Amino acid sequence: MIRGKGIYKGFSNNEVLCDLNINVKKGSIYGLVGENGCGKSTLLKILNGIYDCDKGNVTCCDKGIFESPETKEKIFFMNESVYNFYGFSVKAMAKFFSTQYKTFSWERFKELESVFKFPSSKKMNNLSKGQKKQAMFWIAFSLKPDVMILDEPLDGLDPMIRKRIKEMIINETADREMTTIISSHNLLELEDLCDHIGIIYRGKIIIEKDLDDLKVDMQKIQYVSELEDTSVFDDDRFEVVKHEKRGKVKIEIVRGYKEEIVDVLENSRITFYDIMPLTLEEIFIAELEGKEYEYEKIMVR
Ligand SMILES: Nc1ncnc2c1ncn2[C@@H]1O[C@H](COP(=O)(O)OP(=O)(O)OP(=O)(O)O)[C@@H](O)[C@H]1O
Repeated sequence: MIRGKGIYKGFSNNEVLCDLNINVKKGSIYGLVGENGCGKSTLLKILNGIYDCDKGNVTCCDKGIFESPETKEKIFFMNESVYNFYGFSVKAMAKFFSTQYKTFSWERFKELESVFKFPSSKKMNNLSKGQKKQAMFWIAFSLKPDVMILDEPLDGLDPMIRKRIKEMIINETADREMTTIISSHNLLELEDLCDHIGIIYRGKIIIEKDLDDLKVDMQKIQYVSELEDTSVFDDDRFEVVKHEKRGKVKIEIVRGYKEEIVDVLENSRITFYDIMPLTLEEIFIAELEGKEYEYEKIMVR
């Protein structure tokens, strides 16, 4: 659905994105993660056609985005610019967006009054920070876009409305195959919502995978072993990406397939083991710490 190939983007002498590739499938909910300043917002602005890239190719349904107003009309983008609609009431904002998007539905806007519990006559500057974001979601769900691009959208919203908005995204995905790209630092939240994850590091997407596949080749294990300091996975077939010791218990995150790992555990002198679920946060930290380590090794040579 949305494809970016060989994207380069910089500001003055600061090269932010460098030969970045991204592939977002129709009907998926794609979580974009990465450290502060790694270029998530810049990429989202390129995918929405606000920025053109310096080099590379970005398409939505095989049509260029930056140069195509019809393609831009399929995409709704939400970031902190909600604060630009200062003197507008929610209804006036809806009127503005209804002129920009043919798909805008006033019927849907009316239905959503029961979700967003403030009148549409309220002016944006009289709403709280969280309510301003809610007003933008009210508009977003009324205009039924093919693609929603959301830059840290759930921060500052209360738990009830966050849950409701996540349900609405999931329903729109199931009902009409809406595609969503969402950036956030709240990995727990993304884990609940997304089916695909892209990790940006040093200008590139270093990992782009189905969330379940991301967990297939990495395992978290706790075990009690007679070996004092060495890991039972001290073997070329595996990479121990995290090692922690609590008394006699070792907790390790190991890159490798579950069957091979169980085989090692079953055939080692250990008194107990347990394979535990990995969180997205643990995978993210393990992958990025590994990359930092590789990078430092290159830099000190
Ligand atoms: N309009 C701009 N002019 C100059 N530099 C910019 C501009 N926008 C972004 N940058 C720079 O590009 C880099 C990436 O910024 P970006 O906002 O895309 O990162 P981010 O991953 O979204 O960060 P965060 O997680 O902190 O929100 C930063 O070094 C930032 O200073």
